[in-house]
Amino acid sequence: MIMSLEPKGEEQEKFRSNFKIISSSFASLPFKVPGTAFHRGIQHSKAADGEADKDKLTDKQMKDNVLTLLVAGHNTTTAALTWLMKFLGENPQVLQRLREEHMEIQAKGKGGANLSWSEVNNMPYTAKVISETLRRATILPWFSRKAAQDFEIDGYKIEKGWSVNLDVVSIHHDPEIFPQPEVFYPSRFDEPLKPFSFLGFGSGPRMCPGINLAKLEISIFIHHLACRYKWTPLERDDSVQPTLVRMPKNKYPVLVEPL
Ligand code: HEM
Repeated sequence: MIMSLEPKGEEQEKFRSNFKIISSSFASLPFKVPGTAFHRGIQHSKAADGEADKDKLTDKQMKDNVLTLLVAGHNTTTAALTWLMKFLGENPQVLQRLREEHMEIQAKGKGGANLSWSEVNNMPYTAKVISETLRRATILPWFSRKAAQDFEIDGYKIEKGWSVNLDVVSIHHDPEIFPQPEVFYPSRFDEPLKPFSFLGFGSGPRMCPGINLAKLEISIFIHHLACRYKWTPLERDDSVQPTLVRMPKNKYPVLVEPL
């Protein structure tokens, strides 16, 4: 996408280099201290600003919008695909069932390389695999809301205006809602869940606006992965990178081969 942006040349190079820095700051701890990746990200997002114009979206607004979408959509989707390959690699029965769904789509298809819109929207097991990946990995481990009024919860008093951080990893691993929470089991999404217990894309008016794009990208990736490739992990390491966007610490290197 960045490759095709106009204008070409120096301005595009500047944009691309700012994007790289801002995107890596998104996965860093939010310490606004000079020398940190987070601080560099803020400086470079200021550098990506343009001139104001009353009648239309300004360059600054356009760049802000594009950057927001790219930054918020880039590392999150990358992390989701990485976790997906790890969980599928560790759960061969799930991979087998997923592969059957996709082989069937391929067999019924018209032989073209591209999936149709109705095919992408008719992948019931894939949809559950995506949800289970996002539950188990919990790509964004926390996000916050501002209290609109004073309230009390479990004996704790919260005042209007306070920032309340949700510990989504704990919600996604609550054994009362998700029995055997460490197990990767997509069929747990067969039944409707208790409201607000699955927050892979958040919830409410600030829910992730990229949800449908992300699901589409991941479904297409799964289709080609399941129909054409097998892979073997090159390292065993279950640790998680302690950044805002959770990734396997070793980025899960694999050897990929044709099926
Ligand atoms: C698997 C991929 C993705 C995951 C797991 C993910 C997850 C999330 C979560 C949990 C939030 C916070 C929602 C809340 O506060 O309730 C969020 C916000 C957001 N996401 Fe995503 N996201 C993904 C992909 C994308 C994509 C592809 C885009 C755009 C192209 C995007 C754009 C945004 C934006 C702009 C926000 C901020 C919304 C706001 O504060 O109003 N995300 N995302």
